[in-house]
Order: sequence, then C-alpha cells, then structure tokens
Amino acid sequence: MLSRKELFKDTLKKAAHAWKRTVELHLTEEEANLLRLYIDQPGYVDLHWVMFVPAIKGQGTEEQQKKWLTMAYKFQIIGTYAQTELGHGSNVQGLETTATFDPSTDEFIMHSPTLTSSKWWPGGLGKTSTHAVVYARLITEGKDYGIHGFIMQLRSLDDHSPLPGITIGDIGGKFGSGAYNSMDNGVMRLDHVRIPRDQMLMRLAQVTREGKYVHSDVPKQLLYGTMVYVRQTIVADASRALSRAVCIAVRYGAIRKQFGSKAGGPETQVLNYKTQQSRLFPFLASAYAFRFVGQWLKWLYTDVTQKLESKDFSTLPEAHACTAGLKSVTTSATADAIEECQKLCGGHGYLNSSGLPELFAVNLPACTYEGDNVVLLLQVARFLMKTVSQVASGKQPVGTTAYMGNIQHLMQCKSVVNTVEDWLNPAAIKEVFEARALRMAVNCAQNISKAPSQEEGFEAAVAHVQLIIVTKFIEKLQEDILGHGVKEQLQKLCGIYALHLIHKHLGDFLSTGCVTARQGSLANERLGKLYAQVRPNAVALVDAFDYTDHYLGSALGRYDGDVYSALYKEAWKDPLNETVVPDGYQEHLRPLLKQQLKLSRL
Ligand SMILES: CCCCCCCCCCCC(=O)SCCNC(=O)CCNC(=O)[C@H](O)C(C)(C)COP(=O)(O)OP(=O)(O)OC[C@H]1O[C@@H](n2cnc3c(N)ncnc32)[C@H](O)[C@@H]1OP(=O)(O)O
Ligand SMILES: Cc1cc2nc3c(=O)[nH]c(=O)nc-3n(C[C@H](O)[C@H](O)[C@H](O)COP(=O)(O)OP(=O)(O)OC[C@H]3O[C@@H](n4cnc5c(N)ncnc54)[C@H](O)[C@@H]3O)c2cc1C
Repeated sequence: MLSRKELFKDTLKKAAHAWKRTVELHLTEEEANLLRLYIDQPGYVDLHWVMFVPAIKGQGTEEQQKKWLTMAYKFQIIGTYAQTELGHGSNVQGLETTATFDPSTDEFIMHSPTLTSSKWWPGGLGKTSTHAVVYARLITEGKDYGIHGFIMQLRSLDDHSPLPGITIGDIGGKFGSGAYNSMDNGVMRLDHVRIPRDQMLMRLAQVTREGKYVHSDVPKQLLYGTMVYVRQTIVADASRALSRAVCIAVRYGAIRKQFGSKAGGPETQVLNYKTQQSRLFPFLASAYAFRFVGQWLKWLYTDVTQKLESKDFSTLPEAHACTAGLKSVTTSATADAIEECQKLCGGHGYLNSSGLPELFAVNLPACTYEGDNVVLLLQVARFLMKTVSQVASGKQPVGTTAYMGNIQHLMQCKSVVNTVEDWLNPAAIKEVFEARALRMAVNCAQNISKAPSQEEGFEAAVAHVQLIIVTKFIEKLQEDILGHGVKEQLQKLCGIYALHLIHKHLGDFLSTGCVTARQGSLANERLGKLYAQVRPNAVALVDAFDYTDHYLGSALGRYDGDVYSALYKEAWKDPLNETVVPDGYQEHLRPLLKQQLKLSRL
C-alpha cells in the first residue's frame, strides 16, 4: 500500500505523462478527459481541464482567452479553480477573500482577511498548480461588488516555489485509500498579493483604469457557468461509476452460488434470489437511465451555450435547474448504489481487490463537490416555485416544465392502470410521474404562501428531476435502437426504473392521489415479473457496458468469471504476505506466547 507521498508522486508521473501525450497528440479537451478516464487518475488534469480552462473560456475576454488558454493548452501553466474557502463553500456570495483595486498602481490586491477566508479544497492547489482562477470580493472605490474571478499565478515557473505573500499547502488525507488521496486538494492564504488589473476575468464585468466598475449586459449568474458545465459532466460520470459497480455485482452474482442444492446438485446462483434481484436490478436500470439522461443533458448544455453566444439567456434558468437537479439526484443514487453493491457481493465486496471500496471512495464526494446535493435541489425548488407562479399568471411553461401547463388535467386525473399489464404502458407511467411532480410543486407553493421558507420544496424537486429521467428514458425508446431484442430489454429496464421509484416513493404517489393503494400493489407485482424477465439477460446487459477488466479493476467482475483464483492471487500480492512471519512477532507476540506457555507449565 503506497504512502500518500508515494501515491501522489506516482499520480504526478502519470498525470505529467497524460499531459505530455495531450500536447504531442494535440488532443481536444474531450479526448484529454477520455485519456484521464482510461489512466483512471482523478488527479490534476481534472481541475486544469475541467474547471480552470472552462472558467477562462466562460468569463474571460477574447484577449484574455487568447493569452491564457494558449499557455494552458500547452501545459506551460497548470491551473485550478479556487472558489471554496474554509468558512464558505455552498454560499458563494459569502466568500471573504478580497480583491481591492489600487488605482495608483493599476493592480488588484488579493487578500485573505480572516482564517475562514483561506481558500480550502481546490484540487491541485496543494502542490501542483502554478496558477488558479481565484474567486474574491471585488472592491473598488470603496464599494464591494461581490464575487468575481481573477487569474493569479501561485508558484514560480522556475522552481515551483510559492510566490511572495502566498502560503500554500495540502489539506491532508481524505476518505478512502486511493484516488482522491492522490489529489492535492489545497489550502491557500493570501497576504496582500498584487496582480495586474487585466488579470480580472472581464467578460461579465470590468474595472476601468480609473477604478470604475462596469457590469456588462449579461446575467451575473454567468459567473457560475463553470459549475454548471461540470455538473452536466458529473451526470455522465455518475452513470459510468454506477454501471461499473453494477457490472461487478451482476457478474459476481452469476458466479457466486450459496445454498439451494438438491440431492447434492449445484448450489443456487445468488443472482437467482428475488431479494438479490430486487436490490440489484433497479441499479442496473438506473445505470442505463442515467446514461440516457446524461446524453440529453449534454445536448441541453450545448444548446444553452450556443444560445448564450447570441445573447439569448432565455434557457439559462432551465439549464441551471436541470444540471443542478440531475447532478444531485444521480450522484446521490450512485453513491448509495455502489455501497449497496458492496453488500450485494457479501464479504468479498469489502476487499479492495473487488474494486468497490475505491469506486465508492472516489464517487461519494460527488454528492458534495460541485455543489452540495441538498443545496442544489433547493435551487431546483426555487425554479419550480417560480414556474408555478408563472403558470398561475397564465404563462405557458416550456422545456422540462412544459407538463405544468397541463395543470387542469394533471391536478385531478386518476391513473388509468387497472391491471398489472397496464404498468407496461409508458404513457400511463409518464402521466403518473407528471401528476406527482406537479401536485407536489403546487402543494409546496401553497405551503410557502402560508409560511415562506427557503427550505420548502426539496421533495418536489426530487419528483421533478425523477420525472425528467423517466421521460428521457421513454423518449430514448422511441428512437430506432439497433440490435435484435435490445429495445425489448431496454423497455423492461425502463419499466424497472420507473416502477422501483413508485415503490420507493409510494407515499408521494398515494398522498397526492396519483395512484391508489391497489395500483401501487399492481406496480410491485409488475416489478417482480420484470426482475424475472431481465434475469436471463442480466449478464449480457452489463457486458454491454464493454468495460475492460483493467478499467473495471475488480477480481469479482472479471469478464472470464474466474473470481476465486483472482481473489486468491490478489491476496498474496499484499505487502503483509512478503514475510511468512509478520513484522512485530519477535517484539510483541513471541514474549507473550512464551510467557503464557511458561505459566501454563507451572
Ligand atoms: C470529467 C468530469 C470530472 C468531474 C470531477 C470534478 C472534480 C471535483 C471538482 C469539484 C470542484 C468544486 O467543487 S468547485 C466549487 C463548487 N461549488 C459550488 O457548486 C457552490 C454551490 N453554490 C452555488 O452555486 C450558489 O451559491 C447558489 C446557486 C447555491 C446560490 O447562489 P446565489 O448567488 O446566492 O443565488 P441565489 O440567491 O440562490 O439565486 C439568485 C438567482 O440566480 C439563479 N442562479 C443561481 N445559480 C445559477 C446558475 N448556476 N446559473 C443560472 N442561474 C443561477 C437562481 O436560480 C436565482 O434565480 P431567480 O430565482 O432569482 O430567478
Ligand atoms: C473531493 C472534493 C473536491 C473539491 N474540489 C474543489 C475545487 O476544486 N474547487 C473548489 O472551489 N471547491 C472544491 N470543493 C469544495 C466543494 O465545492 C464544497 O465542499 C461544496 O460546494 C459544499 O460546500 P460546503 O463544504 O460549504 O458545504 P456546506 O454548505 O457547509 O454543507 C454542510 C451541510 O449544510 C447543509 N446546507 C448548507 N446550506 C443549506 C441551506 N441553505 N439549506 C439547507 N441545508 C443547507 C448542506 O446540505 C450540508 O448538509 C471540493 C470538495 C470535495 C469534497
């Protein structure tokens, strides 16, 4: 087991190799990220590509982009995204770092006025990055204009030492043993560090040579654009991580046999047990659901970005709500699912050689980074409340809230389900999800009108986001899908995804009158039948993810199923087995045993 320093150095070597190949092969950002995935290092290249470069692209002028991106693409500088502080992460407007304009020298003075204003968490800040986009309160002519982005050099490009006035280091080890511990999330304090005025990212706002603050005609929320971009990529990440865990658990469930042998025959595959299927197959369905909604979200984000180019900001709120909501729902579900997949693999699921502990450790923080999942869902709730009031004033909602325009019908419709088979009807499923989401949003709006609260609407936000995921799965099935029998299998998975949510949130569906108790039990019955129908193709459905054994990194999830010899082989690789008699025996164990033996002979 590598020490953290060895792990960091090993990752730095791999990352530097990846960067070198990126430049030599002239890789695009997309290709560089794929390279990162396949060297499976969540380290340094993330923040440089994933946030430092997009922040400059989104908030820098053409001139600033030309200057800084040229260096960033060639890895002449390595950047990070320094927003979060010791005292504030979720509340960006609460950040305390200051950037005070000094007209006498045409510079900004960057300063950490309090301990809690120390920058804290930025990936790569601790030991690697030479530059950062630093978010700070812009102060000019004695007035605080709130949070803006500034490019700062942190370390010398000659010997990598921190520049004067900058105290910088790593924040220490984190949850889990592997990947995120290879990343140097850092702490930084600034002591009146001066930077030229032109290092303020000036696409959204400017400060003139005289110190006048000028806000351009774009929504100030574009300052948050980099986070929106990463949130949409995280949905695709979640679907990948979930499908890896499910691939391991399904393949292992097909190999593992426990109990059930008749007259000395073979024991039963644990994947045949209904309890195993009811725990695992919703995750299999979710892996496909998140992949499809992630593809749609990427389209939405691209579409919004193109509209922004032509100063059309109309879909910015929708983009914020969708990226925030889908990042929140998919990462929470994925973290829970990976943990459950460990349990679905019994004892062997807790071995590092299963690949599951590391997968969990790397993906758990996604519930927090890029926005705490609760805080993001409250943003969705705010968006829904605004939409409900617009509908009440006669405005026709569009996009993912278009269903709210059908308020007359959805507020009083009864589900058409009368038989188990009816739950196979996508239209019936979609209507039930629309009715639940709308009724919960309206109930919430009514509660807020009685007692205003910033925290109402969390459940309504979840209902709205789950409706989006179900809708995109149903829409995907309306496309041409190649491969004999593939569409039929995906239809079953779509049914499992939707019906397991009805099962899980039956209280919502009953309390809003969207389904009756009988319809709820018909849904459960349908779910059990779907599990049995998916079982014969479960292994094929995870093989379809097409992960190599290297990428999966799991003795349990091997394509050839040769699990036990893989586990056995892996065990002997552990450093503890380098000696037959363990270190410490002579000092600690032997004296005790000898003494006890002597006593026993007295
Ligand atoms: C390959 C992958 C590897 C992936 C691997 C990645 C590696 C790990 C990287 C982790 C990097 C980080 O964590 S970087 C740091 C991430 N940090 C965060 O995500 C911070 C989360 N907090 C925030 O985003 C903000 O503080 C909010 C949105 C919660 C609140 O902001 P606020 O300014 O106070 O705004 P608020 O009053 O709530 O709302 C005012 C109005 O602005 C709107 N609004 C708010 N945000 C936005 C927005 N982003 N876009 C549009 N509109 C917005 C609201 O809807 C509202 O509209 P109206 O209702 O007035 O119409
Ligand atoms: C692995 C990792 C990498 C990171 N990388 C970076 C990086 O590169 N750059 C960067 O700038 N940051 C980074 N971060 C920081 C990250 O963005 C923040 O931790 C995240 O935004 C959450 O903010 P917080 O820590 O302030 O949580 P808090 O907001 O303090 O959350 C604590 C609790 O308070 C609750 N809460 C907060 N506000 C409300 C509210 N209004 N209503 C109800 N409940 C509320 C939350 O739900 C949560 O349960 C990283 C974090 C991690 C874990």
